[in-house]
Amino acid sequence: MTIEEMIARIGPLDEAAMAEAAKHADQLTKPPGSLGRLEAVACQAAGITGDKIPALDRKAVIVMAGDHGVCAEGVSAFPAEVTGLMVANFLNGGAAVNVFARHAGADVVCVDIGVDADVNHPRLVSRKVRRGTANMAQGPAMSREEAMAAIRVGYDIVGELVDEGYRLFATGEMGIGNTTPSSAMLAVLAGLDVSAAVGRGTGIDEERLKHKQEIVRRAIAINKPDASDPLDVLAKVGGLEIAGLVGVILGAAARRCPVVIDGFISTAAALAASRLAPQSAAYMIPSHLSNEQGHAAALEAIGLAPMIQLDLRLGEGTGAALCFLLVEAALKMMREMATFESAGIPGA
Ligand SMILES: Cc1cc2ncn([C@H]3O[C@H](COP(=O)(O)O)[C@@H](O)[C@H]3O)c2cc1C
Ligand SMILES: O=C(O)c1cccnc1
Repeated sequence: MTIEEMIARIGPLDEAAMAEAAKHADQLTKPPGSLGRLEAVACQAAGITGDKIPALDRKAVIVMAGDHGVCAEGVSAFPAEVTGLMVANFLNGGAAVNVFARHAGADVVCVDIGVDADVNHPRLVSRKVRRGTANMAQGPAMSREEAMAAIRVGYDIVGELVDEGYRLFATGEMGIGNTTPSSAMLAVLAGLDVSAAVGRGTGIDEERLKHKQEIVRRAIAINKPDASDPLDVLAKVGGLEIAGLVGVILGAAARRCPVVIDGFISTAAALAASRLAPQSAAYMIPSHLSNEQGHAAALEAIGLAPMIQLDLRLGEGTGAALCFLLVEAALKMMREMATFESAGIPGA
C-alpha cells in the first residue's frame, strides 16, 4: 500500500455519533460538562468508532523497538545494547510498560522493527526493516524506502490486531538514543529552535546536553530535511521505531480505532503522522505530559492537550497505558451512570 492509499482511508469523525454521545452525557446525573475531559474523550470515542458508547475492551500497547546509529556520537546516558536487552525484558513481562499494561487489562505487543541484535522469543513480532539506523550526524538515518517499509510494518500490525478483536491502541517504543532523532524531527516539523527541542533523555548532564544539541544541529545541516515532506524528515533524521509508530497511528485511524499517544518519542511520530494525514489527529488521544524538554511544544504543534502530568520521562508506552484506565472510566461513565430521568432527579 502507498502512503497516499493509507491516508485516503482515514475519514472524518462521525458527527452524528458524537452528537448522540454528547446528548447522553448531558442526561447523566451531574451538571453538564462537569466530568470535563472524560466527557470529551467519550464523545471522541463515539466519533471515532461511530458507536454512541463503544466497547473498547481489547487493548494493546504496541512497543516498536529499533536502534540508532547516532548513538556513536554519545547522545545517551546508556549504551546501545540496552535496546535489545529491554526487548527481552518486555517479552518476559518485567518492564514498566508490562506492569502498567497488566494493571489496565491491556496486552503488550513488542515489535522488532530495527534492533541491532538478534532477539528470539515466541512472543516477539519480528519485522526487522534493518539493523538500526545509520548515524544521522554523517548522512541520512535511512532511505525513504526503508522509512516507508517501517510505516507499513506499523500499519499492517494494527490491521492484524483489529482483525483479532483489538479496538484501542497505545504507542510505545524502545530505542536507546531515540530522543535525539525525535528532537530533530520536532525542530524541523514544528520549526522549533534546537535548544528548545532537545532534552536530557535518559538523564545526560549539562555538557552532554550541549553536545546533543550540536549533533542535532549537525544532522539537520548535513541532511537538509524538507519540513514540507514528513517522509523525508522521517528518513533523514528519524528512526525505524518512530516510522513504525507513524504506521500504527495511520493504521488505527484507518480502522476507526482510537490511539493513545505516549510521551516525547511517540509524540514526534504523532506529529509526523498529523503532517502526512491531518485528519489522523482526530483519532489521537493524548496521554501525559512528559518531563522531556520539547514535549509540550510537540503536543501543541498537533493541537493536543495532555490529560495528566506525572513527571514521567520513560517512554515505552507507560503514560499511554495508564491513560487506558481513564478512557475506560470515560466509557463506563457513559454506560453505567444513571440519567436524571432514571434516578428521578430534577434537571437544571
Ligand atoms: C533501562 C531503560 C529502559 C527504557 N525504557 C524506555 N527508555 C527510553 O529511553 C530511551 C531514550 O532516551 P535516550 O535518547 O537518552 O537514549 C528510549 O529507549 C526510551 O524508550 C529506556 C531507557 C533505559 C536506559
Ligand atoms: O517522554 C518520553 O517518551 C521519554 C523521555 C525521556 C526518555 N525516554 C522517553
